[in-house]
Amino acid sequence: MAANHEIPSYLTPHEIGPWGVYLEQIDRVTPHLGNLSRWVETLKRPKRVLIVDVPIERDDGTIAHFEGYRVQHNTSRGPGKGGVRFHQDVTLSEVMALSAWMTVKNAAVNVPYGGAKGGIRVDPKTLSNGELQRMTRRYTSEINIIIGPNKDIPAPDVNTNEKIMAWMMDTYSMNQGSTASGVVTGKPISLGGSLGRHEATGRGVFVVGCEAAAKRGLDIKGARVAVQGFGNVGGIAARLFAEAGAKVVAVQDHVTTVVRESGIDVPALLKYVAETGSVAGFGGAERINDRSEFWSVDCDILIPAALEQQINAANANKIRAKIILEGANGPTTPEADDILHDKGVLIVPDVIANAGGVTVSYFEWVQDFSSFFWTEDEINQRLTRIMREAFTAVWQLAEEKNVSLRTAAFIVACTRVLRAREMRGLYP
Ligand SMILES: NC(=O)C1=CN([C@@H]2O[C@H](COP(=O)(O)OP(=O)(O)OC[C@H]3O[C@@H](n4cnc5c(N)ncnc54)[C@H](O)[C@@H]3O)[C@@H](O)[C@H]2O)C=CC1
Ligand SMILES: O=C(O)CCC(=O)C(=O)O
Repeated sequence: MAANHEIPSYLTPHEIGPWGVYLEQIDRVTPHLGNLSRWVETLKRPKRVLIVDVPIERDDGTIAHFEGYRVQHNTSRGPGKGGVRFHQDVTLSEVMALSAWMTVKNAAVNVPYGGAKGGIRVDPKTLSNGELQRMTRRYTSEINIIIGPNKDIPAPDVNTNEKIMAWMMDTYSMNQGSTASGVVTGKPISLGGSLGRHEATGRGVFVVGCEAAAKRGLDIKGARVAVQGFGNVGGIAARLFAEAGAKVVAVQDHVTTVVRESGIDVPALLKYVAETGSVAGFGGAERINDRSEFWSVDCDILIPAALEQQINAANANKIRAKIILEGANGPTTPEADDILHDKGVLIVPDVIANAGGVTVSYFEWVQDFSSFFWTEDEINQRLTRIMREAFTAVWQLAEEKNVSLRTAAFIVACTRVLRAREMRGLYP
């Protein structure tokens, strides 16, 4: 993959990883971009890449260093926007790809942002609360030079949450000398966070899931759902599907896979995970030892909501679902896309399916600027409308051009980004 691409010199070929997946997706959309394709190279190069050293003093007095990143992939349509991930496997390639998918996602649902993403290569479970706070604050200070309410606005992603966003907002504000609530979204409600943001990504997955199910003649009531990743996105999507009458028959997290043919009690599992940190040991389901068996679970809807490249050439053939809703970013490789397409599986791509989070982040940012806050009903209604409209536009284009929903979403988004790029011109 990506063998014919010019790889930035700061990535060695063996590190190409998720960035290679993204480049392949851009190759697939390029023939559909008409005259704008002369600008396509813009999408293959992140605008700005910042690598930072994040030193902290551990509780035992030793000094630890972590590698952090903030990548602004594109700002043609507005400030950079995208989450921050704390995970032991974070790489520059991954953060570059995640930032690029933010560019595409923000344009696909037409929120006025470019794309950015950040991360630290760290297993946050190995840090005390004090160490986590010191690391978050140091990282924020290091990336302070490129973030800001009008420049680049971080948000939560894997292993980050409202608490981390509060520390980031406070650190940035201390460095500025005044409270700047609009510098991050996904904050606690009492610090300018938005009602509905915590649930927004999972809710968006559910909304487009209902649209996709209707297109395929599948009744959500009684539908069998399997979810990989039971955190913010997967947990809330599972809850909403269960509330709508679906049966959640399998859940996999970073530790364990659990199944129950008659349907898992999702509220009980959410409570258990909140208390213990994992689905491991949950009494209300059966555990399967071979993790790879998760992919062959008999289900109608599969929701990957964990990490990238989980659905790949090695397991795509095993998948029995009719519909895949990409809660995660980049969960499906291009090879797997092709295999699943041949099997007739409908994939609602990440750049539409999980766009609910950034959509409500946009609402949060707007509310912070105006210091006027909306009700949860207003937020959910606006979110639902944007998600449905984006899904419908992409569905119609996919039918018209006889392409996958992913390629259709990329056509809509890349056209918006490159048109903006062209209109802005190049000369300083
Ligand atoms: N939080 C948000 O608003 C958004 C998140 N996303 C994407 O959704 C995905 C999940 O993010 P969050 O739910 O926020 O993270 P989270 O940290 O709340 O939850 C992550 C979940 O994935 C599981 N997991 C981690 N590694 C795994 C593995 N190897 N196999 C199976 N499960 C594994 C964890 O156990 C946990 O249940 C990521 O791809 C993220 O980029 C996308 C849009 C917005
Ligand atoms: O809410 C946001 O700004 C971005 C969330 C995010 O990181 C994502 O959509 O992948």
